[in-house]
Amino acid sequence: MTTHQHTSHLHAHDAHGDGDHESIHDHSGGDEHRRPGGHHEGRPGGHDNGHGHEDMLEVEQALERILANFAPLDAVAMPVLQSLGMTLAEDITSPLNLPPLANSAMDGYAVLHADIAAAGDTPPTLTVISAVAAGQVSADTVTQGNTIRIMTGAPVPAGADTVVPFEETDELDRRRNGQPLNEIVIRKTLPLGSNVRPAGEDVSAGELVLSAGTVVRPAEAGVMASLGLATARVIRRPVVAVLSTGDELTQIGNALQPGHIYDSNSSSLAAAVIASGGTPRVIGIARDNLADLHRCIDEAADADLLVTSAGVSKGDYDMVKDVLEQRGDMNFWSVRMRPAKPLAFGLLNREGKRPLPLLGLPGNPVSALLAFEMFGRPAIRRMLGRDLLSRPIVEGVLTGPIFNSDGRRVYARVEVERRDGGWFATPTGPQGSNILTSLSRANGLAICPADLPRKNAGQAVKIIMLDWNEEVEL
Ligand SMILES: Nc1nc2c(c(=O)[nH]1)N[C@H]1C(S)=C(S)[C@@H](COP(=O)(O)OP(=O)(O)OC[C@H]3O[C@@H](n4cnc5c(N)ncnc54)[C@H](O)[C@@H]3O)O[C@H]1N2
Ligand code: MOO
Repeated sequence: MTTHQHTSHLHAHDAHGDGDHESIHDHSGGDEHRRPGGHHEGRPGGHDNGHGHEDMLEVEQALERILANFAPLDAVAMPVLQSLGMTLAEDITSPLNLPPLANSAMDGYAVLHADIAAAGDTPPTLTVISAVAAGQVSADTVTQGNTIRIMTGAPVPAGADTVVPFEETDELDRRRNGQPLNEIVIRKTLPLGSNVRPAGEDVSAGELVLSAGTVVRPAEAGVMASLGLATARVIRRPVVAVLSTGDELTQIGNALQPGHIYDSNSSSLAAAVIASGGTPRVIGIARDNLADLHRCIDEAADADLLVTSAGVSKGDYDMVKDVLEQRGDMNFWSVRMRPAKPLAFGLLNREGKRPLPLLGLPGNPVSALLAFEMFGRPAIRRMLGRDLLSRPIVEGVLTGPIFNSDGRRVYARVEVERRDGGWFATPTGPQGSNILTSLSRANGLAICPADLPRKNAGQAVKIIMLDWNEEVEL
């Protein structure tokens, strides 16, 4: 039983922004020692002055203990396009100048500035000696009285120091009048160097362009491609095995059996893994017997994380708990949150590899997804090499009440809207831990601190933003 990393001192890191009401100090009193195989359960439903909650972990404590087991994963070479959303594992320095050669920002005429300096008073007539298009390098040199017709992006020919756009010449008139373009009148003077993009203007050879830890977005994919890089070394995506447990579950796509419900946790959790940046491996449903549980856990043997749902509370059978405890060091916690109080975390032994972290979520569909949000997503982001592990939190106003019956921090499903310069959070309906549709209507979680029995309409509230609604008026 080595996985209880007892932390006597926690950073004053108010992950969920309600530190004004709650201490994040370890309420377990610092002398918590697991009984081998024992469970850590607070008195269910007890809202008392300490003792009933003495085994309960604060959300921050549970998160800290879990995250202590995760680090950024190893680097892999990825085609640039596939590295989107991944974290660079190494600094990228440029092998070349960008642009490689000075080039023209306009379609026009490459000239010597000295020839056009007085063009405003006496427009000079220059001899057009040749033309250069993007992708070509002119063999000619621009000398006094001469010019080379040049296209946008074409390297500026030797001798030239300025480009005059077509619009500032008589080219259009000549074309209209059927005159040849062997010479051209420059009608306007421009500052020296106008419309010439110097070599290395964007990036010089040897320069640090993207540093390790940068998350690849479309712009970074473009920057890497502009340096000629076809692959990027990025931190690989964690493989997250997803396992549902329960005899009452029917796999989607099959006829629902009497007394059964469909296994929704496999789908919601695998989707949450993808949305968090991981690669899910859906194992399916483990039935409540030892052989099936062992078989399913074996299937997760090469994953970076195993996420299970159900079987972590005080049920009639403790099969899941027994199997997990046989296979490694498991902790069964009660976390002071609603929904998702029961939580398991530990390390399962596996041959020839580091132990497999297991996050055991409660079975109720909202509890499972919410506990994943609070503990699974940060673990995945840590493995992905992300620094920012938590969601943005805004301060808003409640438009309906949130109730807190038993001294746990409540994460209420709300629809967040932006109105009159402020954020407004409206509870999306029944808040039972089985009511998944109210989570589906929510884009945020409004927090009622553990020590408040309710939050009323009109009160200020902290809101975890699950999704930023891009259509809200800012
Ligand atoms: N006597 C007590 N009973 C319960 C307590 C308690 O403290 N004392 N805690 C309650 C809380 S809170 C929760 S949350 C649940 C957690 O239970 P388990 O994690 O052990 O999960 P189950 O009991 O097996 O299932 C709960 C519920 O969720 C449904 N479920 C399970 N898996 C799935 C799935 N893959 N897809 C859809 N739905 C699923 C399952 O049918 C149950 O209805 O325990 C309370 N009980
Ligand atoms: O934690 Mo349970 O999730 O209250 O239903």
